[in-house]
Amino acid sequence: MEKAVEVKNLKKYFISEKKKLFKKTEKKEFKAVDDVSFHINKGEIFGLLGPNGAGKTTTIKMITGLLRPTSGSVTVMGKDVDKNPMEALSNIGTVLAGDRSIYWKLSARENLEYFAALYGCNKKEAKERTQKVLDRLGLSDKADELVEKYSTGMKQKVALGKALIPNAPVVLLDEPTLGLDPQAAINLREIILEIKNEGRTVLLTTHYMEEADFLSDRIAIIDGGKIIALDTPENLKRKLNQVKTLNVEVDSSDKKLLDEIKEIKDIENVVSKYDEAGRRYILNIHHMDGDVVIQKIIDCVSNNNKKILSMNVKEPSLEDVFIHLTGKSLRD
Ligand SMILES: Nc1ncnc2c1ncn2[C@@H]1O[C@H](COP(=O)(O)OP(=O)(O)OP(=O)(O)O)[C@@H](O)[C@H]1O
Repeated sequence: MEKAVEVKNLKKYFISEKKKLFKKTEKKEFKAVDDVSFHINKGEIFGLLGPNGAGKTTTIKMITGLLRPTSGSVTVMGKDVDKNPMEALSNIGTVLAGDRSIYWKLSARENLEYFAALYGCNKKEAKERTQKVLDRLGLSDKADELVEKYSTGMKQKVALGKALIPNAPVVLLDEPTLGLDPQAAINLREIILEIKNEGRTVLLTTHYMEEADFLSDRIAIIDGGKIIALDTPENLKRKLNQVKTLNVEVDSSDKKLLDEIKEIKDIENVVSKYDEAGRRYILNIHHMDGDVVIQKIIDCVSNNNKKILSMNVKEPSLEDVFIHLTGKSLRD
């Protein structure tokens, strides 16, 4: 299969300096991206999934040439981003998370025509491309209204439009649905699938499990600057199948309870989440097969003077894969 993007041993280390009273400045190295390698096949949607601070945006910035890697290489459609930036980057359209480059005092049409001009289109071509993108995004009706009057979802569509204007074979989307209401997020995901159906390649970063699961052909899970798993969503979930996932709802939870559950033989991981609506705690427990384990969990909860409100065995989700691999919940 042909590769649209290839990332090899990519590293980005940031150096921070701390001034110490009467002492020399202390330098500290922070590994934001730490030896990351992956490739994206032509025509696939590749999801880069990870919690806040995992290194997703830093990776995207290195792919788009906005940030120079400490070491490692990136090629886009066979061209090296460092050695051959013009050719490599002409193949990419990008939306960065919280993109501020959309002008709110201009209309969507004016914004997109402006970006088309920046990409070297003449006036006629800029108008044509803009109209095409506006139609595709369902923005044509309000194309001449100022962006400041748009909803968040519509503003995000204009940002996506900016990534589509270059008509590039590779589209990088950094948290494209962040902050959108559920319906607007669904609409945007449909558009992302359409982009794929045109034969384009999409790299998507997200910290929404369902989004990565729904859209991606393959997913890389990144945590602490390292890729800890990379596979199709189905295979990632299949790998978890020998481990059972149990959700136990309890009326209260604390560190002592979690520590004691973790001590039970055959327990792999426990994560506790507070369900505000139901005013209860949900313990997400991964364990190896066996009824004895369940009985021990029940005993442990009751010995801690807490009450079990419900218990159910779950099909593994991508979130379970993440908890299993990292020992923490994605939204921690
Ligand atoms: N210019 C910088 N200087 C120092 N540290 C930085 C810099 N840019 C990013 N970092 C750090 O690198 C780590 C990775 O950041 P990055 O923005 O890539 O994460 P992310 O996975 O995109 O997270 P989020 O979902 O919160 O955007 C973070 O801990 C961040 O604080």
